[in-house]
Amino acid sequence: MLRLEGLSKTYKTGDTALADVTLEVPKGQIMGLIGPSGAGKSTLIRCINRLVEPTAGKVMLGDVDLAKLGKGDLRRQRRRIGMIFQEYALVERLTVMENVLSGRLGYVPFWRSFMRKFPADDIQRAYQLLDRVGLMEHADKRADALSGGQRQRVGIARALAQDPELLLVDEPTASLDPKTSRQIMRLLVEICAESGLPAIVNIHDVPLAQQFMQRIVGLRAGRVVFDGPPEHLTQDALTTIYGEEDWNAMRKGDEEQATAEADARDRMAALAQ
Ligand SMILES: Nc1ncnc2c1ncn2[C@@H]1O[C@H](COP(=O)(O)OP(=O)(O)OP(=O)(O)O)[C@@H](O)[C@H]1O
Repeated sequence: MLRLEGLSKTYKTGDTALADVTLEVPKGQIMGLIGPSGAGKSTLIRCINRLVEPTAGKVMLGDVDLAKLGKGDLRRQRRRIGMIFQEYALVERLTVMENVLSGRLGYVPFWRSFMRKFPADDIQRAYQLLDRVGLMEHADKRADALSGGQRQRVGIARALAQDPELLLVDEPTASLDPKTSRQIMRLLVEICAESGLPAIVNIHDVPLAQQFMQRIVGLRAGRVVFDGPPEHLTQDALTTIYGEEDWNAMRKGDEEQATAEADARDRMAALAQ
Protein backbone atom coordinates (compact mmCIF):
# COMPACT_ATOMS: atom_id res chain seq x y z
CA MET A 1 0.00 0.00 0.00
CA LEU A 2 1.09 3.55 -0.78
CA ARG A 3 0.19 6.52 1.36
CA LEU A 4 1.09 10.12 0.56
CA GLU A 5 0.78 12.54 3.44
CA GLY A 6 0.88 16.28 2.89
CA LEU A 7 3.16 15.85 -0.12
CA SER A 8 4.32 19.22 -1.47
CA LYS A 9 6.83 20.38 -4.02
CA THR A 10 7.95 23.91 -4.76
CA TYR A 11 10.66 24.09 -7.44
CA LYS A 12 13.62 26.48 -7.07
CA THR A 13 11.91 28.73 -9.61
CA GLY A 14 9.14 29.28 -7.04
CA ASP A 15 6.58 27.16 -8.96
CA THR A 16 4.42 25.23 -6.53
CA ALA A 17 3.79 22.00 -8.43
CA LEU A 18 2.22 20.03 -5.56
CA ALA A 19 0.42 21.41 -2.55
CA ASP A 20 -0.42 19.22 0.40
CA VAL A 21 -1.45 16.05 -1.43
CA THR A 22 -2.75 13.31 0.84
CA LEU A 23 -4.02 10.06 -0.61
CA GLU A 24 -3.80 6.31 -0.23
CA VAL A 25 -3.61 3.65 -2.92
CA PRO A 26 -4.50 0.24 -1.48
CA LYS A 27 -3.26 -3.13 -2.79
CA GLY A 28 -4.60 -4.12 -6.18
CA GLN A 29 -6.04 -0.68 -6.95
CA ILE A 30 -5.22 1.04 -10.21
CA MET A 31 -5.60 4.81 -9.87
CA GLY A 32 -5.66 7.17 -12.85
CA LEU A 33 -4.15 10.61 -12.41
CA ILE A 34 -5.67 13.26 -14.66
CA GLY A 35 -5.42 17.03 -14.92
CA PRO A 36 -4.45 19.83 -17.30
CA SER A 37 -0.91 20.44 -18.44
CA GLY A 38 1.17 21.78 -15.55
CA ALA A 39 -1.23 20.40 -12.89
CA GLY A 40 1.59 18.44 -11.22
CA LYS A 41 0.96 14.88 -12.45
CA SER A 42 4.58 14.15 -13.43
CA THR A 43 5.85 15.88 -10.31
CA LEU A 44 3.62 13.66 -8.15
CA ILE A 45 4.92 10.47 -9.79
CA ARG A 46 8.53 11.66 -9.60
CA CYS A 47 8.26 12.65 -5.95
CA ILE A 48 7.19 9.10 -5.12
CA ASN A 49 10.38 7.55 -6.51
CA ARG A 50 12.39 10.67 -5.59
CA LEU A 51 13.51 11.57 -9.10
CA VAL A 52 12.19 14.89 -7.80
CA GLU A 53 12.86 15.74 -4.13
CA PRO A 54 9.63 16.58 -2.26
CA THR A 55 9.71 19.86 -0.33
CA ALA A 56 7.52 18.45 2.43
CA GLY A 57 5.41 15.45 3.31
CA LYS A 58 5.64 11.68 3.56
CA VAL A 59 5.73 8.96 0.93
CA MET A 60 4.88 5.80 2.86
CA LEU A 61 5.38 2.53 0.94
CA GLY A 62 4.29 0.02 3.54
CA ASP A 63 6.10 1.10 6.71
CA VAL A 64 8.93 2.97 5.00
CA ASP A 65 8.89 6.72 4.41
CA LEU A 66 10.70 7.01 1.08
CA ALA A 67 10.94 10.80 1.46
CA LYS A 68 13.31 10.38 4.43
CA LEU A 69 15.84 7.93 3.01
CA GLY A 70 19.52 8.55 2.37
CA LYS A 71 21.10 7.57 -0.96
CA GLY A 72 22.01 3.91 -0.23
CA ASP A 73 18.67 3.08 1.38
CA LEU A 74 16.84 4.87 -1.42
CA ARG A 75 18.63 2.77 -4.05
CA ARG A 76 17.53 -0.42 -2.27
CA GLN A 77 13.97 0.78 -1.70
CA ARG A 78 13.53 1.86 -5.32
CA ARG A 79 13.55 -1.82 -6.29
CA ARG A 80 10.10 -1.94 -4.74
CA ILE A 81 8.75 0.46 -7.36
CA GLY A 82 8.25 -0.65 -10.98
CA MET A 83 8.22 2.12 -13.59
CA ILE A 84 6.51 1.98 -16.96
CA PHE A 85 7.20 4.85 -19.37
CA GLN A 86 5.55 6.47 -22.37
CA GLU A 87 8.58 5.84 -24.60
CA TYR A 88 9.13 2.30 -23.23
CA ALA A 89 12.81 3.00 -22.36
CA LEU A 90 13.97 -0.38 -23.70
CA VAL A 91 17.53 -1.15 -24.72
CA GLU A 92 16.88 -1.38 -28.45
CA ARG A 93 19.81 -3.61 -29.44
CA LEU A 94 19.11 -6.19 -26.71
CA THR A 95 16.59 -9.00 -27.04
CA VAL A 96 13.14 -8.94 -25.52
CA MET A 97 14.31 -11.51 -22.94
CA GLU A 98 17.37 -9.46 -21.98
CA ASN A 99 15.21 -6.38 -21.59
CA VAL A 100 12.88 -8.24 -19.24
CA LEU A 101 15.82 -9.62 -17.26
CA SER A 102 17.18 -6.10 -16.88
CA GLY A 103 14.32 -5.67 -14.40
CA ARG A 104 16.38 -7.94 -12.10
CA LEU A 105 19.51 -5.80 -12.24
CA GLY A 106 18.83 -4.27 -8.85
CA TYR A 107 19.03 -7.78 -7.35
CA VAL A 108 21.93 -9.53 -9.04
CA PRO A 109 25.60 -8.80 -8.25
CA PHE A 110 27.35 -6.50 -10.73
CA TRP A 111 29.62 -9.20 -12.20
CA ARG A 112 26.64 -11.40 -13.00
CA SER A 113 24.78 -8.57 -14.70
CA PHE A 114 27.94 -7.58 -16.58
CA MET A 115 28.36 -11.16 -17.84
CA ARG A 116 24.58 -11.33 -18.34
CA LYS A 117 24.50 -14.43 -16.16
CA PHE A 118 21.12 -14.37 -14.51
CA PRO A 119 20.00 -17.04 -12.01
CA ALA A 120 17.81 -19.82 -13.47
CA ASP A 121 14.86 -18.67 -11.32
CA ASP A 122 15.04 -15.20 -12.85
CA ILE A 123 15.05 -16.66 -16.36
CA GLN A 124 12.11 -18.92 -15.62
CA ARG A 125 10.17 -16.01 -14.14
CA ALA A 126 11.00 -13.85 -17.17
CA TYR A 127 9.55 -16.53 -19.47
CA GLN A 128 6.40 -16.66 -17.34
CA LEU A 129 6.06 -12.89 -17.60
CA LEU A 130 6.62 -12.88 -21.35
CA ASP A 131 3.91 -15.50 -21.62
CA ARG A 132 1.62 -13.38 -19.45
CA VAL A 133 2.02 -10.31 -21.67
CA GLY A 134 1.61 -12.43 -24.83
CA LEU A 135 5.17 -12.19 -26.15
CA MET A 136 6.52 -15.69 -25.60
CA GLU A 137 7.34 -16.27 -29.26
CA HIS A 138 9.20 -12.95 -29.46
CA ALA A 139 11.62 -13.66 -26.58
CA ASP A 140 14.72 -13.76 -28.81
CA LYS A 141 13.86 -10.85 -31.07
CA ARG A 142 15.66 -7.55 -30.72
CA ALA A 143 13.56 -4.89 -29.04
CA ASP A 144 13.86 -2.60 -32.06
CA ALA A 145 12.04 -5.19 -34.20
CA LEU A 146 8.81 -4.82 -32.19
CA SER A 147 5.73 -2.67 -32.66
CA GLY A 148 4.86 0.07 -30.15
CA GLY A 149 2.27 -2.09 -28.40
CA GLN A 150 4.71 -5.01 -28.15
CA ARG A 151 7.40 -2.72 -26.75
CA GLN A 152 5.05 -1.52 -24.07
CA ARG A 153 4.30 -5.14 -23.19
CA VAL A 154 8.04 -5.68 -22.75
CA GLY A 155 8.10 -2.56 -20.55
CA ILE A 156 5.35 -4.06 -18.40
CA ALA A 157 7.09 -7.46 -18.15
CA ARG A 158 10.37 -5.74 -17.20
CA ALA A 159 8.67 -3.74 -14.44
CA LEU A 160 7.06 -6.93 -13.10
CA ALA A 161 10.36 -8.85 -13.23
CA GLN A 162 11.50 -6.48 -10.51
CA ASP A 163 8.84 -7.98 -8.18
CA PRO A 164 7.60 -4.52 -7.30
CA GLU A 165 5.15 -3.54 -4.58
CA LEU A 166 3.97 -0.50 -6.52
CA LEU A 167 3.72 0.42 -10.21
CA LEU A 168 4.20 3.98 -11.42
CA VAL A 169 3.01 4.34 -14.97
CA ASP A 170 3.69 7.51 -16.93
CA GLU A 171 1.41 8.00 -19.94
CA PRO A 172 1.75 4.39 -21.10
CA THR A 173 -0.37 4.82 -24.21
CA ALA A 174 0.63 8.30 -25.41
CA SER A 175 2.57 6.84 -28.37
CA LEU A 176 -0.01 4.17 -29.27
CA ASP A 177 -3.09 4.03 -31.49
CA PRO A 178 -6.52 3.87 -29.77
CA LYS A 179 -7.02 0.10 -30.15
CA THR A 180 -3.54 -0.79 -28.87
CA SER A 181 -3.99 1.75 -26.05
CA ARG A 182 -7.08 -0.09 -24.86
CA GLN A 183 -5.30 -3.46 -25.02
CA ILE A 184 -2.41 -2.11 -22.94
CA MET A 185 -4.77 -0.55 -20.38
CA ARG A 186 -6.72 -3.80 -20.09
CA LEU A 187 -3.48 -5.72 -19.53
CA LEU A 188 -2.36 -3.30 -16.81
CA VAL A 189 -5.71 -3.50 -15.02
CA GLU A 190 -5.71 -7.31 -15.13
CA ILE A 191 -2.14 -7.56 -13.88
CA CYS A 192 -2.77 -5.24 -10.93
CA ALA A 193 -5.87 -7.23 -10.00
CA GLU A 194 -4.09 -10.60 -10.32
CA SER A 195 -0.99 -9.65 -8.38
CA GLY A 196 -2.54 -7.25 -5.86
CA LEU A 197 -0.28 -4.44 -7.02
CA PRO A 198 -1.27 -0.84 -6.41
CA ALA A 199 -0.62 1.42 -9.43
CA ILE A 200 -0.72 5.10 -10.29
CA VAL A 201 -1.21 5.84 -13.97
CA ASN A 202 -0.58 9.32 -15.32
CA ILE A 203 -3.04 9.51 -18.17
CA HIS A 204 -3.98 12.33 -20.53
CA ASP A 205 -6.85 10.54 -22.20
CA VAL A 206 -9.97 11.08 -20.07
CA PRO A 207 -12.27 8.58 -21.87
CA LEU A 208 -9.55 5.91 -21.54
CA ALA A 209 -9.21 6.67 -17.83
CA GLN A 210 -12.98 6.47 -17.41
CA GLN A 211 -13.13 3.15 -19.20
CA PHE A 212 -10.36 1.38 -17.31
CA MET A 213 -9.47 3.01 -14.00
CA GLN A 214 -11.17 1.95 -10.77
CA ARG A 215 -10.46 5.30 -9.27
CA ILE A 216 -9.59 8.69 -10.71
CA VAL A 217 -7.75 11.51 -8.99
CA GLY A 218 -7.93 14.92 -10.63
CA LEU A 219 -5.19 17.43 -10.00
CA ARG A 220 -5.41 21.11 -10.65
CA ALA A 221 -2.59 23.51 -9.82
CA GLY A 222 -0.97 20.89 -7.58
CA ARG A 223 -4.05 20.11 -5.53
CA VAL A 224 -6.41 17.15 -5.52
CA VAL A 225 -9.76 18.55 -6.75
CA PHE A 226 -11.43 15.21 -7.55
CA ASP A 227 -11.05 11.74 -6.04
CA GLY A 228 -13.61 9.09 -6.86
CA PRO A 229 -14.80 6.32 -9.14
CA PRO A 230 -15.06 7.05 -12.89
CA GLU A 231 -18.86 7.22 -12.77
CA HIS A 232 -18.61 10.26 -10.47
CA LEU A 233 -16.54 12.12 -13.03
CA THR A 234 -19.39 14.32 -14.25
CA GLN A 235 -19.20 17.29 -16.59
CA ASP A 236 -19.10 19.53 -13.50
CA ALA A 237 -16.22 17.54 -12.00
CA LEU A 238 -14.32 17.72 -15.31
CA THR A 239 -14.89 21.46 -15.46
CA THR A 240 -13.50 21.77 -11.93
CA ILE A 241 -10.38 19.86 -12.98
CA TYR A 242 -9.75 21.35 -16.41
CA GLY A 243 -11.59 24.69 -16.28
CA GLU A 244 -14.55 25.49 -18.55
CA GLU A 245 -12.62 26.46 -21.67
CA ASP A 246 -10.03 23.68 -21.60
CA TRP A 247 -12.56 20.96 -20.97
CA ASN A 248 -14.78 22.11 -23.86
CA ALA A 249 -11.74 22.23 -26.15
CA MET A 250 -10.64 18.73 -25.06
CA ARG A 251 -14.13 17.32 -25.54
CA LYS A 252 -14.35 18.87 -29.01
CA GLY A 253 -10.93 17.38 -29.86
CA ASP A 254 -12.09 13.93 -28.71
CA GLU A 255 -15.27 14.15 -30.75
CA GLU A 256 -13.29 15.13 -33.85
CA GLN A 257 -10.90 12.23 -33.29
CA ALA A 258 -13.77 9.76 -32.82
CA THR A 259 -15.41 11.02 -36.04
CA ALA A 260 -12.11 10.66 -37.93
CA GLU A 261 -11.64 7.11 -36.58
CA ALA A 262 -15.19 6.10 -37.52
CA ASP A 263 -14.65 7.59 -40.96
CA ALA A 264 -11.39 5.63 -41.42
CA ARG A 265 -13.14 2.42 -40.29
CA ASP A 266 -15.99 2.95 -42.77
CA ARG A 267 -13.54 3.51 -45.60
CA MET A 268 -11.56 0.38 -44.69
CA ALA A 269 -14.78 -1.62 -44.58
CA ALA A 270 -15.81 -0.26 -47.99
CA LEU A 271 -12.38 -1.15 -49.41
CA ALA A 272 -12.60 -4.68 -48.02
CA GLN A 273 -15.88 -5.34 -49.85
N1 LIG B 1 12.21 21.06 -13.21
C1 LIG B 1 11.32 22.03 -12.99
N2 LIG B 1 11.70 23.25 -12.57
C2 LIG B 1 10.80 24.21 -12.33
N3 LIG B 1 9.46 24.07 -12.47
C3 LIG B 1 9.03 22.88 -12.89
C4 LIG B 1 9.91 21.79 -13.18
N4 LIG B 1 9.18 20.72 -13.56
C5 LIG B 1 7.87 21.12 -13.52
N5 LIG B 1 7.77 22.42 -13.12
C6 LIG B 1 6.54 23.18 -12.93
O1 LIG B 1 5.72 22.48 -12.02
C7 LIG B 1 4.35 22.52 -12.43
C8 LIG B 1 3.84 21.10 -12.59
O2 LIG B 1 4.52 20.47 -13.68
P1 LIG B 1 4.32 18.93 -14.06
O3 LIG B 1 5.26 18.63 -15.17
O4 LIG B 1 4.38 18.11 -12.84
O5 LIG B 1 2.81 18.94 -14.61
P2 LIG B 1 2.02 17.83 -15.45
O6 LIG B 1 0.64 17.81 -14.88
O7 LIG B 1 2.77 16.57 -15.46
O8 LIG B 1 2.00 18.47 -16.91
P3 LIG B 1 1.95 17.74 -18.36
O9 LIG B 1 0.60 17.11 -18.45
O10 LIG B 1 2.09 18.89 -19.31
O11 LIG B 1 3.08 16.76 -18.41
C9 LIG B 1 4.30 23.36 -13.69
O12 LIG B 1 3.99 24.68 -13.30
C10 LIG B 1 5.72 23.29 -14.21
O13 LIG B 1 6.05 24.47 -14.92
